[in-house]
Amino acid sequence: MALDIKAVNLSIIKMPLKHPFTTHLGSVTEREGIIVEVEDSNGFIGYGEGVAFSSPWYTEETVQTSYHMLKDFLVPLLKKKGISHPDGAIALFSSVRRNHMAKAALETALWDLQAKKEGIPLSKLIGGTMEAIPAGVVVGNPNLPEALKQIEGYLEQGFKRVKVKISPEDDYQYISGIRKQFPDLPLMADANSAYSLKDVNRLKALDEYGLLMIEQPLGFDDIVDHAKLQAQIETPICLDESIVTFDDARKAVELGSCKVINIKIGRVGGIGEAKRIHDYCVSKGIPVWAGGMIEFGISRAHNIALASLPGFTIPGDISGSDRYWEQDIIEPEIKVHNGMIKVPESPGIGFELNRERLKEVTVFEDRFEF
Ligand SMILES: O=C(O)CCC(=O)c1ccccc1C(=O)O
Ligand SMILES: [Mg+2]
Repeated sequence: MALDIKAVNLSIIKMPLKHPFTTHLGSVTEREGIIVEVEDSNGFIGYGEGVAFSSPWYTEETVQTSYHMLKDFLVPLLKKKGISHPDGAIALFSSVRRNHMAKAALETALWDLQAKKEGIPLSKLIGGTMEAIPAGVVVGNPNLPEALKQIEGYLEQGFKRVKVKISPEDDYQYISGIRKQFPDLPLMADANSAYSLKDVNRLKALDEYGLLMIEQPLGFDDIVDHAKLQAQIETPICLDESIVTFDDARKAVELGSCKVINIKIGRVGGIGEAKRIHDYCVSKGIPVWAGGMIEFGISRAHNIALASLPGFTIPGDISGSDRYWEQDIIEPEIKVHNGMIKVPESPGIGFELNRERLKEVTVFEDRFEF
């Protein structure tokens, strides 16, 4: 039976982060996002979240370009053609090139709606098998003494893995400082494309720190140089920015550009594509983990459902609501217990919008009746 959609609601929200999140590309101090609500004729509401940033520093999309795509192309396509199941969203949106975060915002809402309609958790609908997932945290603080204190706090909370941001200006000193205090910590480093092949000796020298992996050391759209680099370093390379489609993942694995892939639902255009990449990686013995986008609770909830799939064998960038927010827009908030996050058992994503909080942080709202 087709999804009988009656309306789509889009809210642009804005919230300050508790603490700035810094990479070599700049600092995020305030987060905007788009909350999507898709309502059907039975009164079920599927929730999605657009995870593009206010400016195009991580990918080419922004909150405004995502909103434009949703309002002027994606929502009208859904209204005109309808959809029988969310796994048809990739085909429905195929006349729109890229704009993956905009597509994912709507597609994830359709998955939540479908799960609610079937009365099952989203994790079960997409093939999840885990009851709880391990939590990982990212430290975005270039000040070493402060970062050490933060890491200590996170370890007390039971986080299973810590990721830090590095660049050629700040790598050995930072990593060795962390290793001195935490010799056995499961630690990884994300470079967000700060290096080039000229830095191969620098990157080789990082091998001695026993990092779980190095994430996206080279160009944000490269898979060729990464293959050359992986052949010369011991530390496994994990790709983030350069994997935006299933075919990117296949080609990167075929070329030997990485040994691990970070899957972000927004970056790859939705849960359907994320699942395809997961299934392929499982078949090739490539571990995957769920990436983070400094997101609000809706996207975090979708990540939890995705990370319950069996190929997510490495703790991802999934922390609790309180990692970035004084108060999240969902209830209950997402909590980490002994380093684990419970996968909800109630229908859909298993979290409700906190309407009062949503209203407080909404800066713009629009509704499309079908
Ligand atoms: O959501 C988080 O906890 C942070 C994850 C993170 O590192 C990140 C946050 C925003 C944009 C890009 C990245 C990244 O993984 O490169
Ligand atoms: Mg990354």
